[in-house]
Amino acid sequence: MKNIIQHSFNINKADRNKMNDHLSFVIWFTGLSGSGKSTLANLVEKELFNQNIRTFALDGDNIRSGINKDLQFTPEEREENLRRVAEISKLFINSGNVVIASFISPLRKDREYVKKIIGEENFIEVFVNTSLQECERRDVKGLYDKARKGEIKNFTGIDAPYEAPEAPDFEVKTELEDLEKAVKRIVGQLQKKLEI
Ligand SMILES: Nc1ncnc2c1ncn2[C@@H]1O[C@H](COP(=O)(O)OS(=O)(=O)O)[C@@H](OP(=O)(O)O)[C@H]1O
Ligand SMILES: Nc1ncnc2c1ncn2[C@@H]1O[C@H](COP(=O)(O)OP(=O)(O)O)[C@@H](O)[C@H]1O
Repeated sequence: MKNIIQHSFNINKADRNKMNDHLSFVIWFTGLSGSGKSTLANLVEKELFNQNIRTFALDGDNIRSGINKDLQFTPEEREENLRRVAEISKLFINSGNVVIASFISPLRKDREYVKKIIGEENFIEVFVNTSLQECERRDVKGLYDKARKGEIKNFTGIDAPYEAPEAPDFEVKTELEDLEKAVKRIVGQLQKKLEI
């Protein structure tokens, strides 16, 4: 960036990780609306928090009612939404936190972009795999009903695409796997990744 010269501060991510006695990275939950991203993210965060891990959760609905309230759901606005979330995640990672991020993030290219901003080594992808049929059946917020009636445009799964990850670090098939089991599996496998 022209005329911007970053200042190098003495205290960095490695210092904070050392002080906290664990590494910091993002656990990125992707999946359809109603797939179970927030539910799973919440339980994973609780488990980590109980292990004295510094965590911070970022969620689509929360971010979109604050810092990103200027953005809607066109492909360009989703990309900008996710770019900002990636930059915010990076700040939290550098502050020593394990970031628990749940965003539909429907396009592979946008998830790749997020990964590039955050750094591949700091990005753990969890695919919350729930069929569209089941998400529509749950329809907790009544959004699928509205989308089917044409009252919401660009709704993921209805008139906007969702591209499933090809090689996620974790995949949770919520219609098949018990929620508690999935949380245990994820948190169990994260232990090595947390070690300094
Ligand atoms: N058109 C459309 N498509 C998808 N979702 C919609 C839409 N309009 C509103 N909502 C609500 O916004 C939440 C998704 O926001 P995200 O920031 O995760 O979306 S994205 O990653 O930028 O695609 C999503 O939350 P979740 O259900 O928790 O996924 C919806 O509640
Ligand atoms: N593993 C699961 N099995 C069954 N129902 C689930 C599961 N995870 C979430 N749900 C239910 O699905 C609905 C949507 O979950 P939510 O976490 O809000 O999804 P998202 O954040 O992806 O929109 C909620 O009613 C929740 O109780």
